[in-house]
Amino acid sequence: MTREPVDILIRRTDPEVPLPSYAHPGDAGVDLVTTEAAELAPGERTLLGTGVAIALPDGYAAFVHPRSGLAARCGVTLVNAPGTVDAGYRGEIKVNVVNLDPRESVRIERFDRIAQLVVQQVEKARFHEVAELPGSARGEGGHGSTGGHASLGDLTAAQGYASVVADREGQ
Ligand SMILES: O=c1ccn([C@H]2C[C@H](O)[C@@H](COP(=O)(O)OP(=O)(O)OP(=O)(O)O)O2)c(=O)[nH]1
Repeated sequence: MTREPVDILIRRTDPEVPLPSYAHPGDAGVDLVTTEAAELAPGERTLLGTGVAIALPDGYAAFVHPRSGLAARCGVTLVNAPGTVDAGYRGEIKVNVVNLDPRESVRIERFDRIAQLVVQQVEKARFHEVAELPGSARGEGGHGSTGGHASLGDLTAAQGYASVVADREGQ
């Protein structure tokens, strides 16, 4: 079943920025561009403007996600992925990019597509404090409880590198 798109008011804080649009009918995100050029040394990060501000309806949020092509080609991702744009936020959407490539600097030009925005409905929760939570199959197990990650520290020290073998064995 196809749902009607949600209408979102958008204001360009930079009049030359293209309006975001879905590249393909099934896409989850619209690309965001940067209004500023930047050069990032390995490990360097910077906050870039996108030239757009939106007014999301109540009950929605938008999430700023990395672009996989940029990550695979240049090692560029987002420090706070995914960034959360609250329904009440009216400022320019900003993107906190980081160059994770260990050797190469990355040059970003004005209007390069640096991230994508995914609009989603979000639930509002009401929290009820209890002394005991109801039981579940997982219980309190987490952080590698299904894959032997408890010994990862020892393995790393012995081999000089981290391995996912312990995780594979747990599958
Ligand atoms: O990648 C992002 C993440 C956030 N924001 C904007 C929209 C969001 O509504 C606001 C606040 O974000 P968040 O709540 O994540 O930041 P905070 O550090 O908790 O700040 P605050 O104390 O203002 O909530 O900043 C962006 O423009 N880009």
